[in-house]
Amino acid sequence: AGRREDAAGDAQARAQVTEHEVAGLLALTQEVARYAEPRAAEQWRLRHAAIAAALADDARVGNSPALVELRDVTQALPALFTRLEELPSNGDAFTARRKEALLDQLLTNTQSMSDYAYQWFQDSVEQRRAAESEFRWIALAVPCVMLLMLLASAIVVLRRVLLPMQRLDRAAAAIRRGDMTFRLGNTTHDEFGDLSREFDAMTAALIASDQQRDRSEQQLRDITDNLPALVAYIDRGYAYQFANEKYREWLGIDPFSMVSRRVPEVLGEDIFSVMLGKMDKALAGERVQWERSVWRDGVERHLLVEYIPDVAPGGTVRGFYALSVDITERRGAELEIARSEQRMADLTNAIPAMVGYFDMAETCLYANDAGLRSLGVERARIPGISMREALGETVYAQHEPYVREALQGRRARLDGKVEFAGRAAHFQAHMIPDRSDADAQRGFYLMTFDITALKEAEARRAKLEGQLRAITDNLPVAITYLDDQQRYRFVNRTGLEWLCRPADEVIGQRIGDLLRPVAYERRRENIETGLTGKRVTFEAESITGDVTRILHYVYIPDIESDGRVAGLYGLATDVSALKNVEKQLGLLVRSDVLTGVANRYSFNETFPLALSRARRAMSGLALMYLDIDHFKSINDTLGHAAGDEVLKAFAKRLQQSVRTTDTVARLGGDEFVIVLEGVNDPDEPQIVARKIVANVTSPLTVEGRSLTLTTSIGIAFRRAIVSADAATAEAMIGRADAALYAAKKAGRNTWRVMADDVLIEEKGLA
Ligand SMILES: Nc1nc2c(ncn2[C@@H]2O[C@H](COP(=O)(O)OP(=O)(O)OP(=O)(O)O)[C@@H](O)[C@H]2O)c(=O)[nH]1
Repeated sequence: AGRREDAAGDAQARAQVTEHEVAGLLALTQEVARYAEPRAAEQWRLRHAAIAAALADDARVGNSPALVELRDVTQALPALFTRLEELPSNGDAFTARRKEALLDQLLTNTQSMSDYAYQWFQDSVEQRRAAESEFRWIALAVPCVMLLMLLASAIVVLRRVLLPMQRLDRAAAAIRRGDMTFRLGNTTHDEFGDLSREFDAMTAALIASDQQRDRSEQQLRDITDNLPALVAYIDRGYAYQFANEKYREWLGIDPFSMVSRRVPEVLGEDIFSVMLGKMDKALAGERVQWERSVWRDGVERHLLVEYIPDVAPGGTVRGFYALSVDITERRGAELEIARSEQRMADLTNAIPAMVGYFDMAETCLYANDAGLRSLGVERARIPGISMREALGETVYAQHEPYVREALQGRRARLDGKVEFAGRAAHFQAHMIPDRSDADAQRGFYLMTFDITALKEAEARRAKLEGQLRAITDNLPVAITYLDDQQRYRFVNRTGLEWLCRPADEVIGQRIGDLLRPVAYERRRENIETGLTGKRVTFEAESITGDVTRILHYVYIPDIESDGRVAGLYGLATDVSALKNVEKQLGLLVRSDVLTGVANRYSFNETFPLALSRARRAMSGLALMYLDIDHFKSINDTLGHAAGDEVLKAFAKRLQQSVRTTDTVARLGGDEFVIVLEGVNDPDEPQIVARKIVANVTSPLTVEGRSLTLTTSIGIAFRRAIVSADAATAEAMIGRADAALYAAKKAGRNTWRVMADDVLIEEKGLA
């Protein structure tokens, strides 16, 4: 319609132009008719040609009836004009009339052209109006139609698209809610029908997939819940997507409540700030391991945490798996191993030895500080350096046979010597095989002691011991050492001589097995006392063969620094000679020089002892006091020397008159006492007195002269001895003296008894 309207407009414009041109042609025609000028004719022809050319194009000017007429008239006009021009200008009347007629015809025809042009213009105006009207109508109708079409489309869309879309939306919402049972159920055979079926199939697949996922998750849970580890999955937003049951067990956190919650929410900001850097590393695709500790049941537990990135096929990290394994026990064991290794290092470093451990290939796996120092090996080379390399060829050659022993599971000991810093160094190397529990040989320990100092000390000690032994062997003292088991560990030469045995029969033997039982018994108590740590001094008799010795023993306990008695040193000195001298001196001190019987000093010693014995035995006791009658006259007549002889003879007769157990003592001058023990009746001493009196009176020859001696005897008798003190002794002596006085008074050569303060006369023996 638009194009038509444009064409109508265009035609109208052309018609108007043509009308104007035709009007011009009419004016020219009139001018030609009036003036018959060639220039006017020329112009007429030019204008006519232009009009004809303009009308020739149908496409541009159209094909209205007026135009057809106009075109016809226009085409016929040049012939008429030519005929007019062909007529002579100053012809006859016929010609003039013909010319006039032709002019009229030309004018008429030109007028017709003008009319037709006008008509064409009018027609074109009309056509244009009609085209405009059509265009306007169409312009109105098209939106209406389009609106209607839109409306119709909307209805169709509503019916076919929106309602299914709404159902689809509801279905999607249901799925979002987790309701997978919603079905679209659209059976139409169109796109929505296909979509619905696809959708329903998809939800069914989702349900199946969900069930599969639930089964997988359950399986995952079953596995992870039974793992001795915290297992979780954390997404890029630091939110848990999965956590196993151990979170509840170990940390008291419900694993289901953790899902979709962020780490700081679950574990707290503090630990999150620690974890963040590590989580970011895991999210950058790096596998991360770290340790942290948690408190569980009031006990600190160590966890080894590992983040394993979850990398999508495209390479992006979707999240990471977090595994936390309780390594408290392992850590404890590791610590214990580390501690025991440290202890071993401390221990091996503390002992004054080079300690090393070698495997079956003789590769050093461990060496203590002293070992490294002495070999001049850097610690960085352990483990790895071979024994040959560490020791050097010369020293290794010494070790090699022993190493072979150790590698075959036998202990080996090497006492070796090396030149070190220009002097001989002694060492003792112990190779101790290392067996596993399964009894497989794994290697061996090498423990090397620098025994140079020990060797030197040993040499010094041996020298010193030699010197000491030379001294002790030449001492007249038996020197022994008994250990705590009473075994001889050292005996000097004198000791061996007294034992009458060689050293190899003595050393290591128990003293109880070597001595006679009696001799051992005498020493046993002292040895035992010595072994309790007390110094003991005693004397004992020692009989070797036919030699009897009195030995003075000193046992000196050997007390170690911890107070333990390791044994005792015994020093035995032969005091036999001394004892003899002592005995002689004792005899001298206690015996009367002239007569050889006990003297007053001895009597004073022995009498109280006799009293004690009587008291203990609850027996009686008698003390005789004797005096030679008229001894002064013997001295006076025969001289003092003869008097001495008489005293000797008298003493001898007294001793012969009593038992050897009865003590005869000279108190001084011609006064003697005799102590009779075990007498319970006053008659018993009288029997002895009678015998004495009888013996004394036997004839005696002194210096060629025969003498008859008599004696007077005073006897003190006590049936019961109550107290055995000096006063009692004095009292007894006093009573005996009183009884002697009574005997003297009674005429001498007799006796009197003072029995328990009662003086008893001699019983008819005088
Ligand atoms: N030969 C000698 N005479 C001694 C010794 N000690 C003392 N006498 C003497 O012995 C005498 C002792 O005498 P008395 O006992 O007093 O008197 P007695 O003559 O024995 O008279 P009665 O005892 O009364 O019978 C004194 O003359 C002393 O000098 C001695 O060791 N040797």
